[in-house]
Amino acid sequence: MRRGATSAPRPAVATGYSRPVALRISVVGTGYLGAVHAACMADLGHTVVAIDVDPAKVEALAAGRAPIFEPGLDELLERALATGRLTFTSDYAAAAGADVHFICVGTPQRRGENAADTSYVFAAAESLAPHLGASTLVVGKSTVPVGTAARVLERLRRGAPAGDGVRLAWNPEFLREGFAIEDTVAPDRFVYGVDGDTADADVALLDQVYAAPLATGTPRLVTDFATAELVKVSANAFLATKISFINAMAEVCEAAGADVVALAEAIGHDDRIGHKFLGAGLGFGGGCLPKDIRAFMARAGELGADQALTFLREVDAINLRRRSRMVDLARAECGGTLIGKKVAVLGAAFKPNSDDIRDSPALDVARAAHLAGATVTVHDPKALPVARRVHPDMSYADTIEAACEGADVVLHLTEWKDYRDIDPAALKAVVSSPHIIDGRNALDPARWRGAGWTYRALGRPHPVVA
Ligand SMILES: NC(=O)C1=CN([C@@H]2O[C@H](COP(=O)(O)OP(=O)(O)OC[C@H]3O[C@@H](n4cnc5c(N)ncnc54)[C@H](O)[C@@H]3O)[C@@H](O)[C@H]2O)C=CC1
Ligand SMILES: O=C(O)[C@H]1O[C@H](OP(=O)(O)OP(=O)(O)OC[C@H]2O[C@@H](n3ccc(=O)[nH]c3=O)[C@H](O)[C@@H]2O)[C@H](O)[C@@H](O)[C@@H]1O
Repeated sequence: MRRGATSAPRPAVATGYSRPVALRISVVGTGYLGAVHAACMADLGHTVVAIDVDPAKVEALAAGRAPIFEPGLDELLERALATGRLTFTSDYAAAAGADVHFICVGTPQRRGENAADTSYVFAAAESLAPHLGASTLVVGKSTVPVGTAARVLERLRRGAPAGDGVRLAWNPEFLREGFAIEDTVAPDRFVYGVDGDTADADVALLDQVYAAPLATGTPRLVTDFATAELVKVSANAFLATKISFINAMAEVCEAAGADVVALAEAIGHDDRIGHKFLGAGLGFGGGCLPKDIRAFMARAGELGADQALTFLREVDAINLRRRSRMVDLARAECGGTLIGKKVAVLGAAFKPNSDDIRDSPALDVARAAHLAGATVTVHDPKALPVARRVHPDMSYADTIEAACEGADVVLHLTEWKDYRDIDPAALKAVVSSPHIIDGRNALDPARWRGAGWTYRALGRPHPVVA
Protein backbone atom coordinates (compact mmCIF):
# COMPACT_ATOMS: atom_id res chain seq x y z
CA MET A 1 0.00 0.00 0.00
CA ARG A 2 1.60 3.16 -1.25
CA ARG A 3 0.69 5.64 1.45
CA GLY A 4 1.52 3.37 4.34
CA ALA A 5 -2.11 3.07 5.38
CA THR A 6 -2.70 0.60 8.16
CA SER A 7 -5.33 -1.96 7.36
CA ALA A 8 -7.90 -3.30 9.74
CA PRO A 9 -9.70 -6.50 8.71
CA ARG A 10 -12.24 -5.68 6.01
CA PRO A 11 -14.94 -8.33 5.67
CA ALA A 12 -16.33 -6.74 2.48
CA VAL A 13 -13.07 -7.22 0.57
CA ALA A 14 -13.56 -9.96 -1.95
CA THR A 15 -10.94 -12.37 -3.28
CA GLY A 16 -10.55 -14.69 -6.27
CA TYR A 17 -10.02 -12.19 -9.06
CA SER A 18 -10.25 -13.04 -12.71
CA ARG A 19 -7.26 -13.48 -15.01
CA PRO A 20 -6.21 -10.51 -17.15
CA VAL A 21 -8.46 -10.07 -20.19
CA ALA A 22 -7.96 -7.27 -22.70
CA LEU A 23 -11.14 -5.20 -22.86
CA ARG A 24 -12.43 -2.40 -25.07
CA ILE A 25 -12.79 0.72 -22.96
CA SER A 26 -14.01 4.25 -23.53
CA VAL A 27 -13.00 7.11 -21.24
CA VAL A 28 -15.12 10.26 -21.34
CA GLY A 29 -13.26 13.40 -20.22
CA THR A 30 -9.51 13.71 -20.62
CA GLY A 31 -8.52 16.16 -17.86
CA TYR A 32 -6.23 15.40 -14.92
CA LEU A 33 -8.20 12.26 -14.14
CA GLY A 34 -9.33 11.03 -17.57
CA ALA A 35 -6.09 11.50 -19.52
CA VAL A 36 -4.16 9.54 -16.91
CA HIS A 37 -6.85 6.88 -16.59
CA ALA A 38 -7.04 6.36 -20.36
CA ALA A 39 -3.27 6.08 -20.76
CA CYS A 40 -2.94 3.74 -17.78
CA MET A 41 -5.77 1.48 -18.98
CA ALA A 42 -4.09 1.19 -22.41
CA ASP A 43 -0.80 0.46 -20.69
CA LEU A 44 -2.51 -2.36 -18.77
CA GLY A 45 -3.32 -3.94 -22.15
CA HIS A 46 -6.85 -2.69 -22.83
CA THR A 47 -7.90 -0.95 -26.05
CA VAL A 48 -8.99 2.55 -25.13
CA VAL A 49 -10.78 5.35 -26.91
CA ALA A 50 -10.75 8.60 -24.95
CA ILE A 51 -13.35 11.27 -25.70
CA ASP A 52 -13.35 14.96 -24.83
CA VAL A 53 -15.45 17.90 -25.98
CA ASP A 54 -12.32 20.08 -26.04
CA PRO A 55 -10.79 19.58 -29.50
CA ALA A 56 -7.49 21.24 -28.51
CA LYS A 57 -7.03 18.69 -25.72
CA VAL A 58 -7.89 15.83 -28.06
CA GLU A 59 -5.43 17.05 -30.67
CA ALA A 60 -2.60 17.45 -28.15
CA LEU A 61 -3.20 14.06 -26.55
CA ALA A 62 -3.47 12.31 -29.91
CA ALA A 63 -0.08 13.80 -30.78
CA GLY A 64 1.36 12.45 -27.53
CA ARG A 65 1.49 15.85 -25.81
CA ALA A 66 -0.11 15.89 -22.37
CA PRO A 67 -2.02 19.16 -21.94
CA ILE A 68 -1.08 19.07 -18.24
CA PHE A 69 2.19 18.55 -16.41
CA GLU A 70 2.04 15.21 -14.62
CA PRO A 71 5.27 13.32 -13.98
CA GLY A 72 5.63 10.37 -16.39
CA LEU A 73 2.51 11.15 -18.42
CA ASP A 74 4.28 12.20 -21.62
CA GLU A 75 6.32 8.98 -21.63
CA LEU A 76 3.28 6.87 -20.81
CA LEU A 77 1.25 8.49 -23.60
CA GLU A 78 4.04 7.90 -26.08
CA ARG A 79 4.29 4.25 -25.07
CA ALA A 80 0.52 3.68 -25.15
CA LEU A 81 0.00 5.51 -28.47
CA ALA A 82 2.78 3.46 -30.05
CA THR A 83 0.87 0.24 -29.28
CA GLY A 84 -2.10 1.50 -31.30
CA ARG A 85 -4.35 0.65 -28.33
CA LEU A 86 -4.98 4.29 -27.33
CA THR A 87 -6.88 6.83 -29.44
CA PHE A 88 -8.40 10.23 -28.71
CA THR A 89 -11.46 11.79 -30.33
CA SER A 90 -14.31 14.25 -29.86
CA ASP A 91 -16.74 11.86 -31.50
CA TYR A 92 -18.92 9.92 -29.06
CA ALA A 93 -19.77 7.41 -31.78
CA ALA A 94 -16.26 6.01 -31.27
CA ALA A 95 -17.41 4.71 -27.88
CA ALA A 96 -19.82 2.25 -29.52
CA GLY A 97 -18.75 -1.33 -29.00
CA ALA A 98 -16.73 -0.76 -25.85
CA ASP A 99 -17.23 -3.21 -22.98
CA VAL A 100 -16.81 -0.54 -20.28
CA HIS A 101 -17.29 3.25 -20.44
CA PHE A 102 -15.65 5.43 -17.79
CA ILE A 103 -17.08 8.87 -17.01
CA CYS A 104 -14.21 11.14 -15.90
CA VAL A 105 -15.59 14.65 -16.54
CA GLY A 106 -15.27 17.56 -14.12
CA THR A 107 -17.57 18.37 -11.18
CA PRO A 108 -16.46 21.90 -10.27
CA GLN A 109 -17.99 24.12 -7.62
CA ARG A 110 -21.04 25.96 -8.94
CA ARG A 111 -20.40 29.65 -9.38
CA GLY A 112 -21.50 31.54 -6.25
CA GLU A 113 -22.56 28.38 -4.43
CA ASN A 114 -21.01 25.58 -2.41
CA ALA A 115 -22.70 22.80 -4.37
CA ALA A 116 -21.02 20.77 -7.11
CA ASP A 117 -21.93 21.39 -10.72
CA THR A 118 -22.87 17.91 -11.93
CA SER A 119 -24.10 19.11 -15.31
CA TYR A 120 -21.00 17.78 -17.10
CA VAL A 121 -21.65 14.29 -15.73
CA PHE A 122 -25.25 14.33 -16.95
CA ALA A 123 -24.21 15.78 -20.32
CA ALA A 124 -21.62 13.02 -20.70
CA ALA A 125 -24.22 10.37 -19.82
CA GLU A 126 -26.66 11.81 -22.35
CA SER A 127 -24.04 11.91 -25.10
CA LEU A 128 -22.91 8.38 -24.33
CA ALA A 129 -26.36 6.79 -24.05
CA PRO A 130 -27.22 6.49 -27.78
CA HIS A 131 -23.98 4.56 -28.32
CA LEU A 132 -24.48 1.98 -25.59
CA GLY A 133 -25.00 -1.60 -26.65
CA ALA A 134 -27.18 -4.20 -24.95
CA SER A 135 -24.76 -5.30 -22.24
CA THR A 136 -22.30 -2.52 -21.65
CA LEU A 137 -21.25 -1.18 -18.29
CA VAL A 138 -20.89 2.53 -17.62
CA VAL A 139 -18.58 3.37 -14.70
CA GLY A 140 -18.61 6.76 -13.00
CA LYS A 141 -15.24 7.91 -11.68
CA SER A 142 -15.96 11.62 -11.18
CA THR A 143 -16.42 12.85 -7.61
CA VAL A 144 -20.15 13.44 -7.19
CA PRO A 145 -22.68 14.34 -4.48
CA VAL A 146 -24.27 11.26 -2.95
CA GLY A 147 -27.37 10.32 -4.95
CA THR A 148 -25.93 11.31 -8.32
CA ALA A 149 -25.22 7.77 -9.54
CA ALA A 150 -28.85 6.72 -9.28
CA ARG A 151 -29.87 9.77 -11.35
CA VAL A 152 -27.14 9.09 -13.92
CA LEU A 153 -28.45 5.54 -14.33
CA GLU A 154 -31.96 6.87 -15.00
CA ARG A 155 -30.60 9.29 -17.58
CA LEU A 156 -28.56 6.55 -19.30
CA ARG A 157 -31.50 4.19 -19.46
CA ARG A 158 -33.77 6.91 -20.84
CA GLY A 159 -31.35 7.67 -23.68
CA ALA A 160 -29.98 4.25 -24.55
CA PRO A 161 -31.51 1.96 -27.17
CA ALA A 162 -30.90 -0.90 -24.72
CA GLY A 163 -33.00 0.91 -22.09
CA ASP A 164 -33.01 -0.99 -18.81
CA GLY A 165 -30.22 -3.20 -20.14
CA VAL A 166 -27.73 -0.44 -19.41
CA ARG A 167 -25.66 -1.00 -16.25
CA LEU A 168 -23.83 1.45 -14.03
CA ALA A 169 -21.17 1.21 -11.34
CA TRP A 170 -19.57 4.01 -9.34
CA ASN A 171 -15.83 3.56 -8.92
CA PRO A 172 -14.43 6.73 -7.32
CA GLU A 173 -10.87 7.75 -7.99
CA PHE A 174 -8.37 8.54 -5.22
CA LEU A 175 -5.32 9.64 -7.23
CA ARG A 176 -3.13 12.54 -6.15
CA GLU A 177 -1.79 14.93 -8.76
CA GLY A 178 1.95 14.53 -9.02
CA PHE A 179 1.56 10.78 -8.34
CA ALA A 180 -1.36 10.18 -10.67
CA ILE A 181 0.05 7.25 -12.64
CA GLU A 182 1.31 5.38 -9.60
CA ASP A 183 -1.99 5.98 -7.81
CA THR A 184 -4.03 4.76 -10.82
CA VAL A 185 -2.20 1.49 -11.33
CA ALA A 186 -1.35 0.81 -7.69
CA PRO A 187 -4.04 2.47 -5.56
CA ASP A 188 -4.57 1.91 -1.84
CA ARG A 189 -7.91 0.33 -2.68
CA PHE A 190 -10.60 0.01 -5.29
CA VAL A 191 -14.18 0.82 -4.38
CA TYR A 192 -16.99 -0.44 -6.60
CA GLY A 193 -20.46 0.94 -5.98
CA VAL A 194 -22.91 -1.43 -7.69
CA ASP A 195 -26.65 -1.84 -7.90
CA GLY A 196 -29.37 -4.27 -8.85
CA ASP A 197 -29.50 -7.75 -10.36
CA THR A 198 -26.37 -7.30 -12.43
CA ALA A 199 -24.16 -6.36 -9.48
CA ASP A 200 -22.15 -9.61 -9.58
CA ALA A 201 -21.54 -9.31 -13.32
CA ASP A 202 -20.52 -5.66 -12.92
CA VAL A 203 -18.04 -6.54 -10.20
CA ALA A 204 -16.62 -9.33 -12.35
CA LEU A 205 -16.17 -6.95 -15.30
CA LEU A 206 -14.46 -4.31 -13.17
CA ASP A 207 -12.20 -7.05 -11.82
CA GLN A 208 -11.18 -7.73 -15.42
CA VAL A 209 -10.43 -4.05 -16.00
CA TYR A 210 -8.23 -3.92 -12.91
CA ALA A 211 -6.96 -7.51 -13.05
CA ALA A 212 -3.28 -6.51 -12.98
CA PRO A 213 -3.38 -4.24 -9.91
CA LEU A 214 -5.77 -6.60 -8.13
CA ALA A 215 -3.33 -9.45 -8.69
CA THR A 216 -0.81 -7.56 -6.54
CA GLY A 217 -3.19 -7.68 -3.58
CA THR A 218 -4.86 -4.25 -3.81
CA PRO A 219 -7.93 -4.34 -1.57
CA ARG A 220 -11.24 -4.09 -3.38
CA LEU A 221 -14.45 -3.14 -1.62
CA VAL A 222 -17.91 -3.63 -3.04
CA THR A 223 -20.66 -1.31 -1.82
CA ASP A 224 -23.93 0.24 -2.95
CA PHE A 225 -23.91 3.45 -5.03
CA ALA A 226 -24.45 5.82 -2.10
CA THR A 227 -21.67 4.36 0.02
CA ALA A 228 -19.19 4.49 -2.86
CA GLU A 229 -20.05 8.13 -3.54
CA LEU A 230 -19.67 8.94 0.15
CA VAL A 231 -16.38 7.05 0.55
CA LYS A 232 -14.82 9.45 -1.91
CA VAL A 233 -16.02 12.72 -0.40
CA SER A 234 -15.49 11.57 3.17
CA ALA A 235 -11.89 10.60 2.38
CA ASN A 236 -11.24 14.09 1.00
CA ALA A 237 -13.06 15.67 3.94
CA PHE A 238 -10.85 13.72 6.34
CA LEU A 239 -7.67 14.79 4.55
CA ALA A 240 -8.80 18.43 4.54
CA THR A 241 -9.67 18.21 8.22
CA LYS A 242 -6.26 16.80 9.07
CA ILE A 243 -4.54 19.69 7.29
CA SER A 244 -6.78 22.28 8.93
CA PHE A 245 -6.25 20.64 12.32
CA ILE A 246 -2.52 21.19 12.12
CA ASN A 247 -3.04 24.68 10.75
CA ALA A 248 -5.31 25.45 13.71
CA MET A 249 -2.44 24.29 15.92
CA ALA A 250 -0.20 26.63 13.92
CA GLU A 251 -2.46 29.54 14.84
CA VAL A 252 -2.19 28.62 18.52
CA CYS A 253 1.58 28.15 18.19
CA GLU A 254 1.85 31.64 16.71
CA ALA A 255 -0.08 33.06 19.66
CA ALA A 256 1.94 31.09 22.22
CA GLY A 257 5.39 31.36 20.67
CA ALA A 258 5.52 27.60 20.03
CA ASP A 259 6.68 25.68 16.97
CA VAL A 260 4.08 23.79 14.91
CA VAL A 261 6.72 21.84 12.97
CA ALA A 262 8.09 20.34 16.19
CA LEU A 263 4.53 19.79 17.44
CA ALA A 264 3.52 17.92 14.26
CA GLU A 265 6.64 15.80 14.42
CA ALA A 266 5.92 14.90 18.04
CA ILE A 267 2.21 14.07 17.69
CA GLY A 268 2.82 12.19 14.43
CA HIS A 269 4.93 9.60 16.24
CA ASP A 270 1.70 8.30 17.70
CA ASP A 271 0.71 5.67 15.13
CA ARG A 272 -2.94 6.52 15.60
CA ILE A 273 -2.20 10.06 14.37
CA GLY A 274 0.67 9.46 11.93
CA HIS A 275 2.89 12.03 10.22
CA LYS A 276 1.09 12.24 6.88
CA PHE A 277 -1.01 15.28 6.05
CA LEU A 278 0.29 17.15 9.09
CA GLY A 279 2.26 19.58 6.95
CA ALA A 280 1.39 22.99 8.46
CA GLY A 281 1.63 26.00 6.21
CA LEU A 282 -0.44 27.75 3.61
CA GLY A 283 -3.06 25.01 3.57
CA PHE A 284 -4.86 23.09 0.89
CA GLY A 285 -5.93 24.21 -2.56
CA GLY A 286 -6.42 22.57 -5.92
CA GLY A 287 -9.35 21.34 -7.96
CA CYS A 288 -10.53 18.86 -5.33
CA LEU A 289 -10.24 19.28 -1.56
CA PRO A 290 -11.72 22.81 -1.35
CA LYS A 291 -14.62 22.20 -3.73
CA ASP A 292 -15.28 18.70 -2.41
CA ILE A 293 -15.71 19.77 1.23
CA ARG A 294 -18.03 22.58 0.14
CA ALA A 295 -20.08 20.29 -2.08
CA PHE A 296 -20.25 17.75 0.74
CA MET A 297 -21.67 20.38 3.12
CA ALA A 298 -24.18 21.49 0.49
CA ARG A 299 -25.34 17.94 -0.16
CA ALA A 300 -25.61 17.11 3.53
CA GLY A 301 -27.80 20.21 3.85
CA GLU A 302 -30.09 18.98 1.07
CA LEU A 303 -30.37 15.64 2.87
CA GLY A 304 -31.24 17.31 6.17
CA ALA A 305 -27.94 16.24 7.71
CA ASP A 306 -26.24 19.65 7.59
CA GLN A 307 -25.43 19.61 11.33
CA ALA A 308 -23.21 16.59 10.80
CA LEU A 309 -20.81 18.60 8.68
CA THR A 310 -20.79 22.06 10.23
CA PHE A 311 -17.20 21.36 11.32
CA LEU A 312 -16.21 21.47 7.65
CA ARG A 313 -17.12 25.16 7.63
CA GLU A 314 -14.37 25.63 10.23
CA VAL A 315 -12.01 23.43 8.22
CA ASP A 316 -12.57 25.72 5.24
CA ALA A 317 -12.25 28.90 7.32
CA ILE A 318 -9.02 27.80 9.03
CA ASN A 319 -7.63 26.96 5.62
CA LEU A 320 -8.45 30.34 4.11
CA ARG A 321 -7.13 32.20 7.20
CA ARG A 322 -3.64 30.84 6.49
CA ARG A 323 -3.63 32.78 3.24
CA SER A 324 -4.43 36.12 4.90
CA ARG A 325 -1.93 35.37 7.67
CA MET A 326 0.72 34.98 4.98
CA VAL A 327 -0.12 38.39 3.54
CA ASP A 328 -0.01 39.91 7.05
CA LEU A 329 3.46 38.42 7.63
CA ALA A 330 4.65 39.79 4.28
CA ARG A 331 3.34 43.21 5.24
CA ALA A 332 5.10 43.02 8.61
CA GLU A 333 8.39 42.02 6.95
CA CYS A 334 8.05 45.05 4.66
CA GLY A 335 7.80 47.45 7.58
CA GLY A 336 4.01 47.56 7.96
CA THR A 337 2.87 48.25 4.40
CA LEU A 338 3.01 46.52 1.04
CA ILE A 339 2.37 49.72 -0.91
CA GLY A 340 5.23 50.26 -3.33
CA LYS A 341 7.10 47.15 -2.12
CA LYS A 342 8.46 44.43 -4.35
CA VAL A 343 7.31 40.91 -3.50
CA ALA A 344 8.74 37.76 -5.09
CA VAL A 345 6.43 34.74 -5.03
CA LEU A 346 8.02 31.32 -5.41
CA GLY A 347 5.30 28.95 -6.59
CA ALA A 348 2.07 29.23 -8.55
CA ALA A 349 0.83 25.61 -8.60
CA PHE A 350 -1.38 24.45 -5.73
CA LYS A 351 1.22 21.81 -4.90
CA PRO A 352 4.63 20.75 -6.28
CA ASN A 353 4.98 18.37 -9.24
CA SER A 354 1.81 19.71 -10.82
CA ASP A 355 0.95 22.65 -13.05
CA ASP A 356 -2.57 22.81 -11.63
CA ILE A 357 -3.40 26.33 -10.42
CA ARG A 358 -7.05 25.71 -9.55
CA ASP A 359 -7.70 27.42 -6.19
CA SER A 360 -3.96 27.79 -5.71
CA PRO A 361 -3.10 29.23 -2.28
CA ALA A 362 0.12 30.63 -3.78
CA LEU A 363 -1.66 32.61 -6.48
CA ASP A 364 -4.29 33.74 -4.00
CA VAL A 365 -1.57 35.22 -1.78
CA ALA A 366 0.17 36.76 -4.80
CA ARG A 367 -3.06 38.41 -5.88
CA ALA A 368 -3.80 39.68 -2.35
CA ALA A 369 -0.30 41.19 -2.07
CA HIS A 370 -0.83 42.82 -5.46
CA LEU A 371 -4.16 44.25 -4.32
CA ALA A 372 -2.45 45.53 -1.17
CA GLY A 373 -0.20 47.70 -3.34
CA ALA A 374 2.89 45.54 -3.89
CA THR A 375 4.59 44.83 -7.20
CA VAL A 376 4.42 41.05 -7.28
CA THR A 377 6.43 38.74 -9.53
CA VAL A 378 5.58 35.04 -9.58
CA HIS A 379 7.84 32.14 -10.48
CA ASP A 380 6.98 28.46 -10.86
CA PRO A 381 8.97 25.66 -12.50
CA LYS A 382 5.97 24.26 -14.44
CA ALA A 383 2.81 26.30 -13.92
CA LEU A 384 3.81 29.59 -15.58
CA PRO A 385 2.20 28.88 -18.98
CA VAL A 386 -1.19 28.12 -17.44
CA ALA A 387 -0.86 30.93 -14.86
CA ARG A 388 -0.04 33.44 -17.59
CA ARG A 389 -3.06 32.25 -19.57
CA VAL A 390 -5.55 32.23 -16.69
CA HIS A 391 -4.28 35.30 -14.80
CA PRO A 392 -2.74 37.59 -17.43
CA ASP A 393 -3.01 40.53 -15.00
CA MET A 394 -0.16 39.20 -12.79
CA SER A 395 3.60 39.53 -13.49
CA TYR A 396 5.73 36.45 -13.99
CA ALA A 397 9.41 35.62 -14.31
CA ASP A 398 10.97 32.57 -15.92
CA THR A 399 13.81 32.26 -13.43
CA ILE A 400 13.98 32.41 -9.65
CA GLU A 401 16.61 35.15 -9.88
CA ALA A 402 14.50 37.32 -12.16
CA ALA A 403 11.47 36.93 -9.86
CA CYS A 404 13.57 37.92 -6.83
CA GLU A 405 15.43 40.81 -8.36
CA GLY A 406 15.11 43.87 -6.11
CA ALA A 407 12.59 42.09 -3.84
CA ASP A 408 11.81 43.45 -0.39
CA VAL A 409 10.49 40.04 0.63
CA VAL A 410 10.50 36.55 -0.91
CA LEU A 411 7.47 34.32 -0.27
CA HIS A 412 7.99 30.57 -0.60
CA LEU A 413 4.48 29.29 -1.32
CA THR A 414 4.75 25.99 -3.23
CA GLU A 415 7.38 23.54 -2.02
CA TRP A 416 9.09 22.61 -5.30
CA LYS A 417 12.48 20.92 -4.92
CA ASP A 418 13.95 23.74 -7.05
CA TYR A 419 13.32 26.09 -4.14
CA ARG A 420 14.91 23.80 -1.56
CA ASP A 421 17.96 23.71 -3.84
CA ILE A 422 18.35 27.52 -3.94
CA ASP A 423 21.73 28.81 -2.76
CA PRO A 424 20.58 31.48 -0.26
CA ALA A 425 23.95 33.29 -0.44
CA ALA A 426 23.70 33.68 -4.21
CA LEU A 427 20.06 34.80 -4.07
CA LYS A 428 20.94 37.38 -1.40
CA ALA A 429 22.97 39.27 -3.99
CA VAL A 430 19.85 39.68 -6.14
CA VAL A 431 17.23 40.90 -3.64
CA SER A 432 16.85 44.34 -2.14
CA SER A 433 16.35 43.02 1.44
CA PRO A 434 17.06 39.42 2.39
CA HIS A 435 13.72 38.52 3.97
CA ILE A 436 12.08 35.16 3.24
CA ILE A 437 8.80 33.80 4.54
CA ASP A 438 8.39 30.06 4.22
CA GLY A 439 4.71 29.36 3.64
CA ARG A 440 5.28 25.62 3.42
CA ASN A 441 7.77 24.96 6.23
CA ALA A 442 9.91 23.21 3.67
CA LEU A 443 13.12 25.24 3.66
CA ASP A 444 16.02 24.80 6.06
CA PRO A 445 15.94 27.82 8.40
CA ALA A 446 19.59 27.36 9.39
CA ARG A 447 20.80 27.54 5.78
CA TRP A 448 18.92 30.75 5.11
CA ARG A 449 19.80 32.40 8.41
CA GLY A 450 23.41 31.30 7.97
CA ALA A 451 23.50 33.15 4.64
CA GLY A 452 22.29 36.35 6.29
CA TRP A 453 18.56 36.12 5.58
CA THR A 454 15.71 36.89 7.95
CA TYR A 455 13.72 33.62 7.86
CA ARG A 456 10.10 33.54 9.03
CA ALA A 457 7.59 30.73 8.73
CA LEU A 458 3.92 30.10 9.37
CA GLY A 459 3.28 28.61 12.80
CA ARG A 460 6.85 28.94 14.02
CA PRO A 461 8.48 31.36 16.48
CA HIS A 462 10.54 34.21 15.13
CA PRO A 463 13.40 33.57 15.00
CA VAL A 464 12.92 29.84 14.56
CA VAL A 465 14.80 27.86 17.17
CA ALA A 466 15.69 24.99 14.82
N1 LIG B 1 -7.69 15.99 -10.57
C1 LIG B 1 -7.59 14.99 -9.73
O1 LIG B 1 -6.52 14.76 -9.17
C2 LIG B 1 -8.75 14.11 -9.40
C3 LIG B 1 -10.02 14.42 -9.82
N2 LIG B 1 -11.08 13.66 -9.41
C4 LIG B 1 -12.42 13.98 -9.89
O2 LIG B 1 -12.45 13.65 -11.27
C5 LIG B 1 -13.29 14.52 -11.99
C6 LIG B 1 -12.50 15.17 -13.12
O3 LIG B 1 -11.52 15.98 -12.54
P1 LIG B 1 -10.34 16.61 -13.41
O4 LIG B 1 -9.82 15.58 -14.35
O5 LIG B 1 -9.42 17.23 -12.45
O6 LIG B 1 -11.13 17.73 -14.23
P2 LIG B 1 -10.65 18.50 -15.54
O7 LIG B 1 -11.43 19.75 -15.57
O8 LIG B 1 -9.17 18.53 -15.60
O9 LIG B 1 -11.14 17.56 -16.73
C7 LIG B 1 -12.47 17.37 -17.10
C8 LIG B 1 -12.50 17.09 -18.60
O10 LIG B 1 -13.82 16.72 -18.97
C9 LIG B 1 -14.09 17.29 -20.25
N3 LIG B 1 -15.54 17.33 -20.45
C10 LIG B 1 -16.45 18.15 -19.85
N4 LIG B 1 -17.68 17.84 -20.28
C11 LIG B 1 -17.57 16.82 -21.16
C12 LIG B 1 -18.49 16.07 -21.92
N5 LIG B 1 -19.80 16.28 -21.85
N6 LIG B 1 -18.00 15.10 -22.73
C13 LIG B 1 -16.67 14.85 -22.80
N7 LIG B 1 -15.76 15.54 -22.10
C14 LIG B 1 -16.19 16.50 -21.28
C15 LIG B 1 -13.44 18.66 -20.18
O11 LIG B 1 -13.22 19.20 -21.46
C16 LIG B 1 -12.14 18.31 -19.45
O12 LIG B 1 -11.11 17.96 -20.35
C17 LIG B 1 -13.85 15.50 -10.95
O13 LIG B 1 -15.06 14.99 -10.47
C18 LIG B 1 -12.80 15.45 -9.85
O14 LIG B 1 -13.32 15.83 -8.60
C19 LIG B 1 -10.93 12.56 -8.64
C20 LIG B 1 -9.69 12.19 -8.21
C21 LIG B 1 -8.51 12.93 -8.55
O1 LIG C 1 -10.11 14.01 -5.14
C1 LIG C 1 -9.06 14.37 -5.58
O2 LIG C 1 -8.94 14.98 -6.63
C2 LIG C 1 -7.78 14.10 -4.87
O3 LIG C 1 -7.57 15.16 -3.89
C3 LIG C 1 -6.36 15.06 -3.15
O4 LIG C 1 -5.23 15.04 -4.02
P1 LIG C 1 -4.58 16.38 -4.62
O5 LIG C 1 -5.59 17.47 -4.61
O6 LIG C 1 -3.92 15.98 -5.88
O7 LIG C 1 -3.40 16.80 -3.65
P2 LIG C 1 -3.01 16.55 -2.13
O8 LIG C 1 -1.69 15.89 -2.11
O9 LIG C 1 -4.10 15.93 -1.36
O10 LIG C 1 -2.81 18.05 -1.64
C4 LIG C 1 -3.92 18.92 -1.58
C5 LIG C 1 -3.51 20.23 -0.97
O11 LIG C 1 -3.20 20.07 0.41
C6 LIG C 1 -1.97 20.69 0.71
N1 LIG C 1 -1.34 19.92 1.82
C7 LIG C 1 -1.16 18.59 1.71
C8 LIG C 1 -0.60 17.89 2.75
C9 LIG C 1 -0.22 18.55 3.92
O12 LIG C 1 0.28 17.96 4.90
N2 LIG C 1 -0.41 19.89 4.00
C10 LIG C 1 -0.97 20.60 2.97
O13 LIG C 1 -1.15 21.84 3.09
C11 LIG C 1 -1.18 20.63 -0.60
O14 LIG C 1 -0.20 21.62 -0.62
C12 LIG C 1 -2.28 20.87 -1.61
O15 LIG C 1 -2.52 22.26 -1.76
C13 LIG C 1 -6.36 13.72 -2.40
O16 LIG C 1 -5.11 13.58 -1.71
C14 LIG C 1 -6.53 12.55 -3.39
O17 LIG C 1 -6.58 11.33 -2.67
C15 LIG C 1 -7.83 12.77 -4.16
O18 LIG C 1 -8.01 11.74 -5.12
